[in-house]
Amino acid sequence: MNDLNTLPPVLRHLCHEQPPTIAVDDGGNLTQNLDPIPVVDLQSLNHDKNNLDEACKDWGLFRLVNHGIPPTLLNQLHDQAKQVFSLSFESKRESFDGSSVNHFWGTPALTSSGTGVTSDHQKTNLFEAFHVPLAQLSQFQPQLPLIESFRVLLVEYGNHLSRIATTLFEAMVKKLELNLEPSKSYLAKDTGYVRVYRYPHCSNPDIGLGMEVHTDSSVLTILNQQDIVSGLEVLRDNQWLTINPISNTLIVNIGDLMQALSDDRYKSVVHRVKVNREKERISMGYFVFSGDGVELKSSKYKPFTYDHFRDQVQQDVKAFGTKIGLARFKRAEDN
Ligand SMILES: O=C(O)CCC(=O)C(=O)O
Ligand SMILES: [Fe+2]
Repeated sequence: MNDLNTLPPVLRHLCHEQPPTIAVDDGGNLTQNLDPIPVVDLQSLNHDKNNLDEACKDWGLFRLVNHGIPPTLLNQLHDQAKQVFSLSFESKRESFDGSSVNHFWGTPALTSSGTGVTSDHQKTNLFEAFHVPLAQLSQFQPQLPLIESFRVLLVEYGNHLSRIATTLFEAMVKKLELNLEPSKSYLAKDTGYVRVYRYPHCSNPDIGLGMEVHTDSSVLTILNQQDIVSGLEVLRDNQWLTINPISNTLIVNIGDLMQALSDDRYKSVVHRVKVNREKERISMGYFVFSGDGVELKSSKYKPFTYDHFRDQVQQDVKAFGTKIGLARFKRAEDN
């Protein structure tokens, strides 16, 4: 049950929605048990037979196993995230107000100062979340013991994520034979942030999306779906495919910056999140970007920095209600 007073006011209507009278085909279910997505083993990236390169080219996403994050840490993170979300809305507002962690909802686009980017054209995304810049987590001093112990877990989790992202990125750069300038940081540890999401359930799945259709602006995204509740879908051959939660595995997405760096050989995968009819869903995404002022050069796109890219995304969300993304930076000869 979504507890009304724990939800941001704009999401409280979800609790009162009646199920539609006509059964809805919610796609994805047919493929539920097949799970065709490629699996990459972090421990054997250097073996010839590992399919990292094919997965990034063909899917833009894979399931990562043998990642070295202890299952107990993943379970504790999930349990504590659930408890933090179960606090009353007011107490969450108070606990994070003025801190480096942002409590936000309804729109995935945030400015660098943490305010939501909204537009008259945009539909509310049906989630509540915490935006956690990992480099600033040590300065966050929560009053509530529950939030303090969650912070400690996030610090430990963040160290694992940055290790995994670096290992994967280095393997990708090798496979792509990219000549990156060694003095520049194309995957900057201090840009990494985690977003902890709660998607309330709603008996009427026609009400809207948990998160709108999009690609990630990151170099890489690492998603943790420790919860058994599904919701994430990727667009593949014009069909939405459910990415099943399988405990102790992670989902890695190629983001827009990696697509540009790879000259479009790797694909920034199109995805969305559906709301579940019966249960709320908790997920956590780690997003990592290139360093401040580092220009990404490629044959397909005009050179741009991540700051420039993010500003453009925000302008587009304000003006059109949606991100346009890499298409904005395409070189003229490729249009
Ligand atoms: O919650 C999820 O499964 C995905 C979230 C997502 O796509 C995002 O934050 O960009
Ligand atoms: Fe995403």
